[in-house]
Amino acid sequence: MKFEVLTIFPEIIECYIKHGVLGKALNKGIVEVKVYNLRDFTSDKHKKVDDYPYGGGAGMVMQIEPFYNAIMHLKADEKPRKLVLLSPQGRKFTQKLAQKFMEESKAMVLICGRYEGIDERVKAFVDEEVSIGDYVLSGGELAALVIIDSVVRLIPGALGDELSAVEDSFMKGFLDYPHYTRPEDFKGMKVPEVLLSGDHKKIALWRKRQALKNTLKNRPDLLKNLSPEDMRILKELC
Ligand SMILES: COC(=O)c1ccnc(N)c1
Repeated sequence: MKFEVLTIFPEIIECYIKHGVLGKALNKGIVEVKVYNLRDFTSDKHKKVDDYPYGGGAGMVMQIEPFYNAIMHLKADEKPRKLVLLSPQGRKFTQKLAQKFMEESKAMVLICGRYEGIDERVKAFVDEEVSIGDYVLSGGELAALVIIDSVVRLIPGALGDELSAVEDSFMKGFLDYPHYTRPEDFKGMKVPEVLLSGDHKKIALWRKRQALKNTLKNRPDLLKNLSPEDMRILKELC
């Protein structure tokens, strides 16, 4: 899978992708990330990317020209790619959308805005607008990294052979179960006995109960299409 990121701060992306799962996936060749500086697609000597808003108002607006020039440059190879604008006005990014992107897109262009926003006419050249949550950021770069990270983790082979339970549970519609590791007793804070029992059936049931309990407490909105078994467990918790 290939990600092409349009930004005025390439170093934000380049620094993050070197580490952890993403770094390993890059080294394995499972994913490719190319970062383009929008300033390289300007036509003035000051490499200007923004200007004052028509109609007045605070702040600056990013101009369409650098985005247009960068998008046309990428499209010159005529390869299919999904163009995604990161913005607070977009549709909500979820684990399910991460899975859809991983399954459907061989290449994604992640377009990062800054300042007070970008010229509305840029949207004529994108496939969709995506938000990572109900808040405003100083730039789309963090959102681009969230999308790259969560999509890459889903690519077969990216996580080695241990697919994280987190993706699995989110895909099933509830939060993750609690995790513990050594020591067994830290200043009197003990690991739950069941996890030391070696009884895998009991452990699986305990983890499911804890996951449903966490979800009921923090994200009841996720509890929609539970299986009859999960519903039975949930009813016991209420
Ligand atoms: C400038 O971009 C943002 O503020 C942004 C992008 C994606 N999701 C958000 N919630 C905010």
